[in-house]
Amino acid sequence: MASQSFVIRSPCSSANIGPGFDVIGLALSMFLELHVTVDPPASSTENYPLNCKITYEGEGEDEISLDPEVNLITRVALYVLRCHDQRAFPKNTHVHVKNPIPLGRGLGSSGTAVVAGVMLGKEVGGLHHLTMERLFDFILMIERHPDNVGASLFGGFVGTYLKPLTPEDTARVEIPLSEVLPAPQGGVDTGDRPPEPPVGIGHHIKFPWAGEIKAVAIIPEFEVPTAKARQVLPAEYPRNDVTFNLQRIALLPVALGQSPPDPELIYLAMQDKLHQPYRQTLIPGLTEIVESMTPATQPGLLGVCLSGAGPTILALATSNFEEIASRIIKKFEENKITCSWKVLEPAEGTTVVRTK
Ligand SMILES: Nc1ncnc2c1ncn2[C@@H]1O[C@H](COP(=O)(O)OP(=O)(O)OP(=O)(O)O)[C@@H](O)[C@H]1O
Ligand SMILES: N[C@@H](CCO)C(=O)O
Repeated sequence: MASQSFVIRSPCSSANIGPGFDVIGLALSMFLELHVTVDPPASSTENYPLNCKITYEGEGEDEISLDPEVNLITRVALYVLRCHDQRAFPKNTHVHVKNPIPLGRGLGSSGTAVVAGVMLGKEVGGLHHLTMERLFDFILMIERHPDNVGASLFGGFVGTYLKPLTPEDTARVEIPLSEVLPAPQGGVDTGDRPPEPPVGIGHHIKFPWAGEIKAVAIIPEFEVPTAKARQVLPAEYPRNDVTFNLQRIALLPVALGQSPPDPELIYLAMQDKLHQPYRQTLIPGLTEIVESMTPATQPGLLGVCLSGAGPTILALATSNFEEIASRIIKKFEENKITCSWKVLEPAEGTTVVRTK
């Protein structure tokens, strides 16, 4: 095999955008990059576990494992490889990770890592027959809500949905994650073939986005693991709350695609009763922050919501970004929480650029 090098670039994402719980995702302009080289043994004879060396810089560099059996990105790549009877990475694979996406903050860091990992498996394995749609199936075997990963893979502002599956395929999707991504075996290959995803699990549709709308992300310094933020949600909802969200989700994609944007319509369309009120217990001051400003009291503002499972707050706006961020940061400070902030824009999906 000839040596090769390439860069995988995958955007972060914000899920839900208010009422679109587990449905709507927005890819944003902060990118996880994997700089990959594969050098066949003729030029190097170093031995790494599963043939893969990982180096890492950026968010999480003190905590993310560099063991390819443990690291989420390479574990996912191995899942794709093993579904295609490749037991390890090609000899002398080096993956250098550059990650600016803060972990556990509601900007889809895990979804982005899974998307980049699936693409890594495809590229190093030479699995050129895997289309973006098929990669989505592999991704959904790992991250089971499609909103973040749909945005990171396909880019832009998306609605995502899952196809009803046959009982046999449903059983395959419901296989515990630990069997899809087997626990590390200390470098010993058990030879097990992981369960392949059914075909066509997930789908997406792209919505228009008015060019003047930017996303101001206010990022608190503490983490909220998504699993924990899902545990606080009820199993059943009052009918009125469901209707409230349905009315808003019918408006949201239209409202955010219209130019010039209508602030009153967008503000209304970004309200939610299915997840944000319950997550208040994990994010001090959440309800007050979301309700603290309206387009009438803050020029430039269109709407405010929790980003994904939080704790990041996403304010959509056309101007006065710094003022909007400062007002939200001040609210967090009342609860002794410090924050950073960024202005982000909708981004393209995952790309691979070959450098050799
Ligand atoms: N670049 C990365 N490399 C390896 N593992 C990662 C990377 N990014 C995220 N992870 C894993 O994902 C975990 C965070 O996932 P979690 O779902 O809790 O938060 P999130 O994806 O940032 O938030 P949300 O899903 O609400 O947008 C990290 O603790 C880490 O285990
Ligand atoms: N829709 C998911 C996104 C998590 O990233 C949730 O809100 O739990």
